[in-house]
Amino acid sequence: MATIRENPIFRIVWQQTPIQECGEPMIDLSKFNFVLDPVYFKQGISNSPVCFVREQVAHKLQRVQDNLGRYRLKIWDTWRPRSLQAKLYDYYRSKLAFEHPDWDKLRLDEEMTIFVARPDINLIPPHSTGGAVDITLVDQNGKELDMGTDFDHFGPEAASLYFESQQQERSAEICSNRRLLRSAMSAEGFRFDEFEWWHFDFGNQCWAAAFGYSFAIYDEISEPLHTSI
Ligand SMILES: C[C@@H](N)C(=O)N[C@H](C)C(=O)O
Ligand SMILES: [Zn+2]
Repeated sequence: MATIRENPIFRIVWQQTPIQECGEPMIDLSKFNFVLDPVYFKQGISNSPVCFVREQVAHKLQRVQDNLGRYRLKIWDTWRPRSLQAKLYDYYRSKLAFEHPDWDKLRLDEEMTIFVARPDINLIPPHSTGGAVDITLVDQNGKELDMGTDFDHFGPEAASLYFESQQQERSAEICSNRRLLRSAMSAEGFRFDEFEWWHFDFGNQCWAAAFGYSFAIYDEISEPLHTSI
């Protein structure tokens, strides 16, 4: 796997972006007609299959899906408590260490920083706000569109614009599918992630920093207690 570099300035900026929590409740996505595929629950990493997001995020996703017409959104992951973020971080760190026995601690840390938000106490993982989603598109038969990599493929090919500069046989189709997802999500105000084509943010610090807003509207939520229907 070739190393790709995260812009360290952006990382510092988003992590320091102020938050003015708007108090929006969480909502269970099973009340909508998305295709739910809670991957981390199926893998035994999470102990809950329920997909929670902030209310506005859910309605935005609904509009994205409505506007897509013949495609539906498949949702792999949404809100994560910090404890799950920590489990996920450890799981992937061990996996990367096993696959790359030649990598030292520094290299492992660098690669991990790109693909999984650190669960450190002084950072707020984007998914822990209810404002981040990991998604893809499926056709009428429930078949996933070709996005060039699997979910959580931690390599350069996962970068949102990677295939824009490739001349492979499938590149044009992959670019078109990724563009469709990105433009549909952008139209609803989501921020796409540079390194993971499946990850989108709304309302959290990444979103605010990327769009130059002076504050984020979603803080960390430890339990989705105040849910809405
Ligand atoms: C682990 C992956 N699906 C993901 O969501 N990564 C981002 C960077 C995150 O952990 O917030
Ligand atoms: Zn994500």
